[in-house]
Amino acid sequence: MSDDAAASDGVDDADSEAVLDSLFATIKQRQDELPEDSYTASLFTHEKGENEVLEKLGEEATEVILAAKDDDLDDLQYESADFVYHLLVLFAMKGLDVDDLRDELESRF
Ligand SMILES: N=c1c2ncn([C@@H]3O[C@H](COP(=O)(O)OP(=O)(O)OP(=O)(O)O)[C@@H](O)[C@H]3O)c2ncn1[C@@H]1O[C@H](COP(=O)(O)O)[C@@H](O)[C@H]1O
Repeated sequence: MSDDAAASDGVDDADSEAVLDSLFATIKQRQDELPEDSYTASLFTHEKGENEVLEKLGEEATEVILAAKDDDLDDLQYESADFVYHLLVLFAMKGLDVDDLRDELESRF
């Protein structure tokens, strides 16, 4: 999504440090508004619901592992982003927030 598109959706422009917040805000917006042309919204309306997202997480985790085993760093980066995106969709489905993930990580410092 371009910055212009994010802004027009009511999501603030994100600097690199705020990208997870911006992505999570967009996911929550898709969950609330369910636009027809949105893959994210389709995950919230899919008949398999949460299981669809859990399957995706399994697939993406496998792809992350295969990319790492192949030392394919471009693919590792790409598949990791797919995994993190689907993890944030799962957080939204479960009523968790990206701040909960941040808090958990910070508690381990
Ligand atoms: N970050 C993502 C994002 N990451 C992954 N995906 C989708 O997740 C799906 C992944 O499925 P697959 O692994 O099967 O990938 P594939 O490309 O179809 O197939 P492979 O070649 O990987 O096997 C693809 O449809 C991707 O487009 C994402 N879809 C949306 N977003 C972001 O979510 C926000 C809302 O976007 P909409 O969903 O368009 O509303 C925007 O900020 C988007 O950038």
